[in-house]
Amino acid sequence: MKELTVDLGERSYPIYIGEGILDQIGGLFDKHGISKISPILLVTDSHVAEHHLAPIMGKLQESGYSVVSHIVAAGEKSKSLGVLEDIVTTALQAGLDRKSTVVALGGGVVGDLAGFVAASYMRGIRFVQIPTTILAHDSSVGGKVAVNHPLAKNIIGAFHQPEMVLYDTATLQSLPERIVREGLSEMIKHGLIWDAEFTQWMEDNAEKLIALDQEALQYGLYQGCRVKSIVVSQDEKENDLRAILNLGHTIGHALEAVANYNELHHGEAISIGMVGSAKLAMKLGYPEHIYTVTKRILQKFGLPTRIPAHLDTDAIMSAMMHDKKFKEGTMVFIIPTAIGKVEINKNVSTAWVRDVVEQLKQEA
Ligand SMILES: NC(=O)c1ccc[n+]([C@@H]2O[C@H](COP(=O)([O-])OP(=O)(O)OC[C@H]3O[C@@H](n4cnc5c(N)ncnc54)[C@H](O)[C@@H]3O)[C@@H](O)[C@H]2O)c1
Ligand SMILES: O=C(O)C(=O)C[C@@H](O)[C@H](O)[C@H](O)COP(=O)(O)O
Ligand SMILES: [Zn+2]
Repeated sequence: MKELTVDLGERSYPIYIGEGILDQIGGLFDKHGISKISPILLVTDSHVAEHHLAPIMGKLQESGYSVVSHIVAAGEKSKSLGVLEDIVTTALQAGLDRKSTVVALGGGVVGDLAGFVAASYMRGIRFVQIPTTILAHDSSVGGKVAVNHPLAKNIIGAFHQPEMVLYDTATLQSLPERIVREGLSEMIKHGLIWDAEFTQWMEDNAEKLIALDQEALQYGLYQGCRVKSIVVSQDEKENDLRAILNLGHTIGHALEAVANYNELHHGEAISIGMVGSAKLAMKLGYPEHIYTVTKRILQKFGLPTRIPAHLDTDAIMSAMMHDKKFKEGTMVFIIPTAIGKVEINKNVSTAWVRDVVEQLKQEA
């Protein structure tokens, strides 16, 4: 089992990564002082429940924990206030109190949603992340929890750090290939913002990663979590540096909202957004090879690099105005300045962004 620490003073926590580590869930919960008296609420989605819920419930019960589960419909649409209210109803009916823990078993949707339940229930209770997608190496670390509004992604949320992240890479074997690929998009992002060597390693190991080779997967997840932890440890609440984790997200989030949260998966939208950021970099005078390499890697992973032509440019532009980096009338973009390096740039004009959106609709 590999272990990393998200270093946040009294809110520090470990990320455990390994194949089969959920067999030790009872012991790990004991080690972290999860209450055996107050009920645990385990939130998951319909797909994950089918594959992974029963064994985890069984292990926790065997170890003396009292657990209730709440299963939401799989998919981004469950990140909503309506579903949040349903989960709180289950929590109240099950008698969760301030010593209870919420467990998020699933991908980023379940992690963000259950995390926001934990952040808001009785003004905040403990929670544990059990990520089951590759993308969730990103979402389970760092404490951003939220639900969506029809007009804007992640607009109702909080910062609420988990007690621990239990990443059992055996759970990833049941992932559909499209979800494997979209998850790798955020891993590529971690390379592009921080680590040129890791980016090259990903390109060289694309086939192994897509085939879910355990050794490659564990190394990739470890490196992705490492980058995320370093950044979050330096700027937990996104006052400055943490914004770099948003590479590709200003365009990406707008695409998800305009596509009604069902046509593009998050990692796919971010893939297109990262190509857009590389195009903006060229407009700012940075070398073309950043764009060429970014696009080449994303395409090697079978990720989309063009905006579906039917998505309306005006709607995309207006959705971008809800970006949380947009403050005091200034658009802020994360711009790659080299492979493995980015800057937080306030000098990108709306006209350039519109031009890039139009270009991305024609992209090969
Ligand atoms: N909080 C953060 O820092 C952060 C970071 C990145 C992304 N996100 C959010 O994460 C979400 C995307 O996460 P995601 O891509 O994991 O999506 P997801 O949670 O919807 O999972 C994708 C699909 O895979 C299925 N699935 C999950 N695990 C499975 C498994 N082991 N076997 C079979 N099927 C499985 C799910 O049911 C779903 O259909 C977005 O809402 C995004 O905004 C948050
Ligand atoms: O953790 C962060 O910070 C990120 O930006 C990670 C992103 O991959 C993630 O999609 C995050 O939810 C976006 O945050 P938001 O503040 O733009 O909603
Ligand atoms: Zn993201």
